[in-house]
Amino acid sequence: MAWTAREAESCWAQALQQRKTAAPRLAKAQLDQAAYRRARQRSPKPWLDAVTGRLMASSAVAAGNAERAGGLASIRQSCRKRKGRLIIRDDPPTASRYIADYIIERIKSFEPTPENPFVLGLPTGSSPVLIYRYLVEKHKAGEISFRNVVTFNMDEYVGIPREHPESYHSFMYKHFFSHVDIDPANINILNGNAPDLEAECIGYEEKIKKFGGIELFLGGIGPDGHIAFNEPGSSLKSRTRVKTLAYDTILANSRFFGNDLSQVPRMALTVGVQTVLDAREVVVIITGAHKALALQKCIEGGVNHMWTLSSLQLHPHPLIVVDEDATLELQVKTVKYFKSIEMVANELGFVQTLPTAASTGVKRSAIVEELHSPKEKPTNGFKLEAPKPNISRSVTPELVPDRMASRIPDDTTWNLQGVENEDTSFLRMSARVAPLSG
Ligand SMILES: O=P(O)(O)OC[C@H]1O[C@](O)(CO)[C@@H](O)[C@@H]1O
Repeated sequence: MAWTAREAESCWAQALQQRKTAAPRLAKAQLDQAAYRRARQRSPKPWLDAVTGRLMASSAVAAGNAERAGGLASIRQSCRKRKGRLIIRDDPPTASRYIADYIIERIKSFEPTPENPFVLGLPTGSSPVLIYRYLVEKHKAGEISFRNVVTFNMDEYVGIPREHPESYHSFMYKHFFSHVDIDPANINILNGNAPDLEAECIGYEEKIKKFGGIELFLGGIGPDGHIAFNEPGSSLKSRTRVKTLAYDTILANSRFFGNDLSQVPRMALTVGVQTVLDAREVVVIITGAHKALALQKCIEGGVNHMWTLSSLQLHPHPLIVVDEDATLELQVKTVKYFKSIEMVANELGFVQTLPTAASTGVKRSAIVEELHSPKEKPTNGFKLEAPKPNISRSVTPELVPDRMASRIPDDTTWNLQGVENEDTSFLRMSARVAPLSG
């Protein structure tokens, strides 16, 4: 996440270049310079150094150089270039709203078409529920369409029917897909009952590549810092595969299965850490004190496969949005620093700037490199299959692609009024873990 002196210098060089070429922007920049000077007086460099050390200092050097060279327009440009952002909001509703607004802005500015859709990676879990609600609300208000959006979900349990209320298929239709105008053909969710699970995973990676990669991957994390189902110890180079769930995750998810550990699937299909890192932008929501340690490890610790979210430090454009509770284990100076970034950006008018194609990488029409996943089947004839689901009722037919809207009556009140006060704690991971007896 930090800028090196070399990067700051190259930023200056770029600003100098921009000065030559961006005369019209310069006029606007000059107007903004007074505001910028005021902001700098309020945030003198020694204070920044004390709080944040090299990162902010080098940003300040870059900013100062850019100011000399070309004015605020150049600074704005530079600040968009590369950054890891931590946005802190008071509570889950405001954190969720921030992300929903951000996703909407990204989709709109992308101007997707059927030929060039916006490719969005999506999570399940309780953390994104409010984000989906806000997206649905905005859709119903006519502010955003998902018609030209293609989605890839992060994961799915192995061995439970898709129609099971706790399958991630059911989750996604219940909370999102049934309420928006997405084309069912554009929805991609791993099939945890595929006859050949490895082939399913390889096919998923290939499909992502066919769509030119994921533009924005939204993610949630487990209390142990896992992203998607990349449990502690997962390879940071991993791709979509079958994963055995950690005991902590089974314990946490047992709440959805009547607190019966034996009912929680023991395996899942999940995108890999590298699949997430390949996305041009990664946005993660983390809320609640029970995830504070994970956030601390991932932000203040080193890159570590025991806290797989920490791999985001290697991503050029991550955005982590948290509530105050999730910051409880962070150092005060870390919290102050990230808040100061937003404050300064706010004052200078480049808060929530969208990344440029140059910073996230340009979408390719299709990525054609061969995957490194083995295509040859093992010669011992072993094939990884989902265990047959143990269901006493008749087998549910295959899902037929439809808008799914008919499955949930439209009178479902997606009115979000009062949702900020709604008690969503029952949905939270912490609430899923039974209290220790005695
Ligand atoms: O948001 P919650 O309910 O804490 O759940 C997070 C879980 O959901 C997941 O996103 C599973 O897809 C995991 O990252 C994590 O296990």
